This record gives sequence, structure tokens and C-alpha cells, in this order.
Amino acid sequence: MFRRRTGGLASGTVVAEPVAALELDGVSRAFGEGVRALEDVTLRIPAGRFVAVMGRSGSGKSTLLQCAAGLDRPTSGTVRIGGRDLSGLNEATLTRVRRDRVGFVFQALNLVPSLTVLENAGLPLLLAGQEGPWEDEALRALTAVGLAGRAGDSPARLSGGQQQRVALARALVTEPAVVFADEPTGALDPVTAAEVLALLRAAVDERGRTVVMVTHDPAAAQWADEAVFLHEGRLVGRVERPEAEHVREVLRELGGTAGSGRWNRSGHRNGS
Ligand SMILES: Nc1ncnc2c1ncn2[C@@H]1O[C@H](COP(=O)(O)OP(=O)(O)OP(=O)(O)O)[C@@H](O)[C@H]1O
Repeated sequence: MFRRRTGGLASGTVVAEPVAALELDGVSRAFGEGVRALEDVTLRIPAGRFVAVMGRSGSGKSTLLQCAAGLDRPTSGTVRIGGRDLSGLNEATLTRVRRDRVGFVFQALNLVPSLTVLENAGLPLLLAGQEGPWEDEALRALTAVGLAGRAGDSPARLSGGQQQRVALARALVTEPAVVFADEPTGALDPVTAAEVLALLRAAVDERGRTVVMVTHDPAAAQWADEAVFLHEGRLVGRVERPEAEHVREVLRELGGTAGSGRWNRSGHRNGS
């Protein structure tokens, strides 16, 4: 899908620019009078990209994810998913957009214990009242995460990492444009975390999905194409092909230099 954009070139020239998977334009979110959780965040994520959202505790990461995913409404600014502006949508339409275009993975697994692994993976299809063989699609999603053999089990019989893989299958079963993941590896040991991150990476590389993942963990950020950094609700830096040590350094600097603006938008130090 392409949107026509004018400007920059000779007047009247029209440039076809791919519509971003996710676009935030001047997004702010305040809670009550005093708390400005997000402040004028502008971010454009092309399709087929894996982005890690990082920052110190309280910097606004979860609020960003909630606003970007249409789970919360910004106080001002616009959010577009696949070019669709969420701001004017009523709750019913917003719910449909979320169902059709977005997948979610959270640290808390939110699997339904009374359903089988297969039913959990297929839950978005069941809830959407999909006609036809939802089981086939759920099984395909489970196969992609290596758990087809456990389809008939109760989630309680799976390990934490396996349960997170079911949650990932559930997030991918509708083939969403964007997968939002909030600390998806926060409760996992490093080896199991790497398995889940590899699956997210494969969803991007092999299926063309877009992944936006909040994480505290520099090792997890390494799996992303880009890390973006929040500080006190503002987007203060972006790093391409983030390496864990570099990410640690940026986080250390953000901890000590509140709002110093030393990181420009491409993740390089200002002046360097
Ligand atoms: N529902 C809410 N009501 C009031 N304040 C809120 C609410 N949600 C978030 N905040 C505040 O907004 C700010 C950003 O919170 P947010 O949860 O987005 O940060 P975070 O970077 O995800 O933190 P953490 O890494 O600790 O999860 C914090 O000051 C938080 O207290």
C-alpha cells in the first residue's frame, strides 16, 4: 500500500512512499494534572522491521506500546497502523482494527487455563467467530513455534518458555501487520528467552511481520533491527543494529543525565 506524498522535489512532483506499519505523530499521554507519561513522540516504523523500545523504569515504554496498539488513547497526537488513523475510531471499530491488524504478547502469559493449547493459540479466531477450520490455522501457528505436538495439552502442563511460545502463536495466528510485545522474555531464563526472541525474529524475516518490543534487557534488544530510547516520556535516541554493550552504555547515560539531549535521533551522540 502506498500513500502519495508531495513536497521536497520540484513543485507538483508526487512521490510514492510505502505506508508505514506504525506511525506515531506528536503523541503525548498525560495522566491527571501532573504525570506526562509520553511527550510529543514521533516515530515511523516501516513494515518488516523489529524495533526494541527501551528506557529506564517509568520512562513511558508501556504507555507508548499501549497507545501505539490502540489499547489506550493519546491525550494528543495521532497513531496510524497500516496507514489507518486510530484517533477518530469508536470503540467497536478500534476493537476490530486491533483484532485484524495487531497481535499482543505480554510478560504475563494470559493463557486461558481451561482451554487446550490449540484453543489458546486459536483464541483470536474463535473470538472473531471465524467460520471454517480455525483449528488448521491454530495448528499452523503452533507448528511455527514448535509446539504442534502439545496441541491437546492444558497450558498448565507446559514450561514457562513453552507457554510464552503458545502466547506467540496466538499473537501470530491472525497474521497481524504489527506484533506488540511487552517484556515478552522478562520471566524467562536466557536460553528460553533466546528461543522466543528467535521466533519473533523469524516472524519478521520469514513472514514480513513488524515487531515492536518493550524490553529492559540489552541482550534481548540485540535481536532487533533498531532500538529506540525513551527518557521521561520523550524519544531521545535511536540505535541501528543495537549491540548489547552499546545499549547498556546508552541506558547508563540516560540514568545519569536526565533529559540532557545528548542522544540525537539516529542514536549518535550529538556533536559526534
Ligand atoms: N494509569 C496510569 N495512571 C497514572 N500514571 C500512570 C499510569 N500509567 C502509567 N503512569 C505513569 O506514567 C509514567 C510512565 O509509565 P510506564 O508504565 O509507561 O513506564 P515504563 O517505562 O513502562 O516503566 P517500567 O519499565 O517500570 O514498566 C510513570 O510515571 C507512571 O507512573
